[in-house]
Amino acid sequence: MVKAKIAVNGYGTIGKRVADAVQAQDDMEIIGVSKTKPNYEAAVAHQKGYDLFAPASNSGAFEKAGIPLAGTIEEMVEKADLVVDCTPGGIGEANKPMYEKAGVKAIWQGGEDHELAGFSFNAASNYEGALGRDLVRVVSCNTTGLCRVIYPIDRELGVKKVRVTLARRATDPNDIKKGPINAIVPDPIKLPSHHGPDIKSVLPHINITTAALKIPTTLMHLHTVNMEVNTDCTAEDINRIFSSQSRIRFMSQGINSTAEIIELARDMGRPRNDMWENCIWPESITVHEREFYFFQAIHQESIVVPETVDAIRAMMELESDGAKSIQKTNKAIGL
Ligand SMILES: NC(=O)C1=CN([C@@H]2O[C@H](COP(=O)(O)OP(=O)(O)OC[C@H]3O[C@@H](n4cnc5c(N)ncnc54)[C@H](O)[C@@H]3O)[C@@H](O)[C@H]2O)C=CC1
Ligand SMILES: O=C(OP(=O)(O)O)[C@H](O)COP(=O)(O)O
Repeated sequence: MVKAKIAVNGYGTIGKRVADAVQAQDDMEIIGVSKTKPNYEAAVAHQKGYDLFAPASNSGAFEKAGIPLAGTIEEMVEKADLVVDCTPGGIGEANKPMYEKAGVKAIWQGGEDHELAGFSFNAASNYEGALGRDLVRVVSCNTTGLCRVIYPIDRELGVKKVRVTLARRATDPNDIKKGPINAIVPDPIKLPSHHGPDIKSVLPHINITTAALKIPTTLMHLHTVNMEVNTDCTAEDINRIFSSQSRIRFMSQGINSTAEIIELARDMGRPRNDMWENCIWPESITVHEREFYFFQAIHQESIVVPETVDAIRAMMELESDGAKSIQKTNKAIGL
C-alpha cells in the first residue's frame, strides 16, 4: 500500500505526539518534522529517525549543535501530501500561503481560528464532512472533549442546552514561562470562553455557553458539564451512551483526581503518560428531570492526537467511514 506522506510543522507538545501516532498507522507515514531551534526535542526527533527540517536562517545553529538537517521547512512541505501544522496558536496562520504554493493539504490545531481552514473537525461528530478536504482545523483539547460527549447524547436524546464550567490547567508540564503560580484566573473574564463558539463550529445547532478559569496545575483540565436533553432519561441511560464511545474512559477504583489519572496512564505504560480518552467519573452523573451533570477530566497534551490522525485519514480519503477510522487509529496507538 502506498502510504500518505505526512509532515509535522512544529515538533512541540502536540507535534511530537502527532508524529508518533501517524508513524504507528499502516496507511500514512511521517516524511519529516520541523523545529526552529536545535534543542533537546530536535535531538530526540533525530534519534527517533525522523528527518528534521528547519528554517533556512537557522541551519547554521543546527550544524553547530551537531544535529543533521534534511532541508528547509519549505522543502519538507514540498515533499508532503499533507502538513499537520502544530506551531503555537496564532503562528500557523502565516504558513497558509506556503502550503497553498506547494499544493499540499493542511491541518491546523485549535489555537487557530475556524475561518483559517473553514472546517472544524471532531472525529465522532463530523468525520464525513472532512472527506477529501484540503484544509481542516482540529478543534482544541477542551472543545474536542466536549464534542465527544455532546455528539452521542444529542444523537440519542436530543440536546436542548449545554452549560459548562472549565477549570483549565494553567500551562503544560514542560512550560516554565507561564503561570499562574498562586492564583485562579477567570480566562477570559468576558463570557463565553472560546469553547462554546468552537463547539458550534463543529455542531452548529447546539445551544451552549461556556465559562473558563485557569488554575495552578499542569496535568489536566476538568469540566463540570450540565446538559438538558429533550427525552426522559436516567443516569444508567447516560452511562450506557458514554460506554458506547471508545474515546471515553470511566474513572473508578479509587481514582479521585487528575493526579491519579496521570498515574494510571503511567502504570498502563502509555507513551508520555498520555490519556487520549475523556475521563468521566460515572458516580458524578446526576440526573434531575431532563437535566444532568457530570465531571470529566481532559488530558490536554494528547486528546487531539487521535482526532488529528482521523482528520488526515478523512482528508486523504483513506477511509470513508468515520467509525472505522476511529477504530483503526485507536488500535494502532494502543487505545
Ligand atoms: N498544548 C496543549 O495543551 C494543546 C495545544 N493545542 C494547540 O496545538 C497547537 C500547538 O500547541 P503546542 O504543541 O502546545 O505548542 P508548543 O509550543 O509546545 O510547540 C510548538 C512548536 O512549534 C515550533 N515553532 C514555533 N514557531 C514555528 C514556526 N514559525 N515554524 C515551525 N515551527 C515553529 C516550536 O519550536 C515548537 O516546537 C496550538 O494551536 C495549540 O493551541 C491543542 C490542544 C492542546
Ligand atoms: O487547546 C487547549 O486549551 P483550550 O481548549 O482551553 O483552548 C490547550 O490546552 C492549549 O491551551 P493554552 O492556549 O492555554 O496553551
